[in-house]
Formats: sequence, structure tokens, C-alpha cells
Amino acid sequence: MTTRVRPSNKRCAVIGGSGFLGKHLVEKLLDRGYSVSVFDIRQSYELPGVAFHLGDLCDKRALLPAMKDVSLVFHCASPAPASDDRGLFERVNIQGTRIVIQACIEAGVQKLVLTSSASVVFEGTDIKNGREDLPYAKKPIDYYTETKIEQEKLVLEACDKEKGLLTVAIRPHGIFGPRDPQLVPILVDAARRGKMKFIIGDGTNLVDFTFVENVVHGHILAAEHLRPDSPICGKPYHITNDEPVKFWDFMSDVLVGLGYAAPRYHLPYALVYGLALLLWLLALILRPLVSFKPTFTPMRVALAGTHHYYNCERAKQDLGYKPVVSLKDGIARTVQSYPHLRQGA
Ligand SMILES: NC(=O)C1=CN([C@@H]2O[C@H](COP(=O)(O)OP(=O)(O)OC[C@H]3O[C@@H](n4cnc5c(N)ncnc54)[C@H](O)[C@@H]3O)[C@@H](O)[C@H]2O)C=CC1
Ligand SMILES: CC(C)=CCC[C@@H](C)[C@H]1CC[C@H]2C3=C(CC[C@]12C)[C@@]1(C)CCC(=O)C[C@@H]1CC3
Repeated sequence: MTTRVRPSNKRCAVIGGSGFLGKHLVEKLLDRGYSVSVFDIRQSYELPGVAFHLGDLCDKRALLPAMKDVSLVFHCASPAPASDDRGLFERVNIQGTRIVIQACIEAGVQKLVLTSSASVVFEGTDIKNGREDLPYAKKPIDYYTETKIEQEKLVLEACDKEKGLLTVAIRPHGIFGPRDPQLVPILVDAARRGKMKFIIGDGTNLVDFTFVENVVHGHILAAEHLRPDSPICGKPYHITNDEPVKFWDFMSDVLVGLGYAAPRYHLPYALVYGLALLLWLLALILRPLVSFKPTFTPMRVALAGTHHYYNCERAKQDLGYKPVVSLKDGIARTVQSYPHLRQGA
């Protein structure tokens, strides 16, 4: 017997719905019969069944109309990690998330699903098969991570059955797939500038990369399992491909798939990390005079040279999660979707 969902439960809002993950989420929600309001500072597409509301999530008056008659809100907006702008991260990820929560309560929203990040526990040292009970990073490597931690705490603490708002946080790791503006474009840009010849460290470090459709699947499962009697209320969930891979094998598969050479020469991790730290400091000191963005940031070097993969048993148990697209198929579909980034294109 199939359970019928009341129509009101099928109205949802996606904050950050113009972004990479947001648009994939919107497309799947439409497929599943939801009607969707998107709230974002920009409109990146048009789709039947989607109502766009443009505005900054720090502005409650702009947010409220997007939440009218909506029972479920997905919050997947954030400034890009590469922006390295402390004030912006604090304003959007912390103050803005407080406003999102207030708006949900005022609008009578029943469920809030946050896109957090597995990096909230990452401090630049190895994490092998990390579970959700690892402590938050005490010394987060960058402002993005620092504010994602505060954001997740705010959303999970807001879970209040009496007030009628239930919350849950999804912690994806290394999202990739068609239309990703970060991973593949950054990689190809580095390859075109001759910077992808080197492997940082010994090249054996295992990492999670998660195909975007698996991340979407985890979000929708979480939303549909979020009920007052459910064990998932107020908890974080790792969502990964459940196939940790050598970081440099993944990079090589993407690069070779697009016609570029795989990195070959090894550089010592400590040396590259030290250099990245120096460059970051230099960029900070010189910021009033010149603006430059180093390709090697301490966070990127740490991500490229350490183990960081996570256990998603909790999501399997509580949400019935299982990846829907394998890593191999995910890489093939991603490579195929970037014909304009191929070598020689
Ligand atoms: N891409 C990845 O590998 C990972 C991403 N995440 C999280 O997933 C979420 C989505 O990330 P992506 O889709 O990759 O990023 P994205 O940059 O493609 O999408 C973010 C969206 O948020 C919107 N936005 C930013 N500031 C806003 C504001 N003040 N008001 C309204 N909208 C605003 C942007 O316009 C954009 O459309 C983020 O919360 C990110 O922290 C977590 C783990 C890994
Ligand atoms: C697993 C995970 C969290 C991946 C998502 C982040 C990626 C967008 C970056 C993480 C490490 C980055 C990195 C590079 C590109 C972007 C990342 C994959 C380089 C390969 C860019 C060129 C270099 O000079 C080396 C960088 C190493 C780290």
C-alpha cells in the first residue's frame, strides 16, 4: 500500500535554489510532485512549477513571501568557500541562518533541512571513517568551515517539537556532478595553467567525493523522515558515495577523462602546506594594495593531502539511505557534461 502525502506537504522552498546543489534538488523535487519556491540572490534558470523569489536571506521581509503556505524548507545557500571573506560568511551563514529560522517559525514552516558539510569536523588532520559524533573542529582551517559549524549548531538547536519546527542537517562531502562551478572548473583551470603536474604527499590518501544526485537523495529522504516521533530530529547525517577513493586517483580520472595528463610528480605535504600558509598570509597583508587569490590555499592543500572520509551508517539506518549513483558512473556523467572544458576545446 502506498501512503498518500497531503498536498500541503508537497509545497516546499529551496533557499539557494539557483546554485549547483540547489538546482539539482529543485529538479528532483519537481519530479517527485512537489511544487517549489526558490529563494536566492540570483535567478539562474526558469522551470515550470518553480516560483522564484529574489532577495538576500538576511532580509526576513524578503524571505517570508517565499515561505507562504510552505511546510518544508531546504536551506542550501552559502557564499562560495573560495570567497575567503570573513564578514560575508558571518553575515550569511550565521546571522542569515538565524533569520531563516525566525522566518520559518513566523511562517509556520514545519520542517527545515540544512545543507551543512562534513568539513565541520575537519581540522586539517586525517579523518578515517569519521562518524557524526566526532567533535566540531576546534581550530577550523577557514572562515567557511568556522561559519558552517555555527550554522549547523543554530539549525539543530532550533529543533523544537513544542514550537512545531523540526530540523535536521545533511553533511555532504566533496559534491561533484554536472554544472558544478567549483571542482571541475578549478581543476581544469589549474591543468591549463600547468599546475596539475604535482601530487601533494604520497598520493594514497582516501577521500569521499559524492555525486550530486546522491546528495539530493539524502536531502529528500531526510525531509520525508522528519516527523515529531522520528529519531532524526535535531541530528546531523553524513551523506557520501560510501566509496572512499584516493584523492589523486579521482583527480586523475577527471583530468584524463577530459583529455589532460594526470599529475605525476610528488611534493612533500609539509612543504606545500607551509607555502600555502605563507601565500595566504601575504594575500591578507597585501589585500588593501593588491588583490590576488592563490590556487593553493591551506584548506585546499589539507583536503588534497590528508585522509577525510566519513561513515554514513547513521543515514543508512535512520533514513534508509543508499547511494543511487556509483562513483564510476558519477565520474563518467560528470566528464561527459563538460565538453567545453575538454583539452583543445
Ligand atoms: N559543493 C560542495 O562540495 C559542498 C557544498 N556544501 C554546502 O552545500 C550548499 C550548496 O553548495 P553549492 O551548491 O556547491 O554552492 P553554490 O554556490 O552553487 O550555491 C549556493 C547558492 O546560494 C546562493 N546564496 C548565497 N548567498 C545568498 C544570500 N545571502 N541570500 C540568498 N541566496 C544566497 C547563491 O546565489 C547560490 O545560488 C552550501 O551550503 C555548501 O556549504 C557542503 C559540502 C560540500
Ligand atoms: C573532497 C572535497 C571536500 C572536495 C571539494 C573541494 C574541491 C573543490 C577542492 C578541494 C581541494 C582542491 C584542490 C585543487 C582544486 C579544487 C579542490 C579539488 C587543486 C587540485 C587545484 C590545483 C592545485 O594547485 C592543487 C589543488 C589541490 C587541492
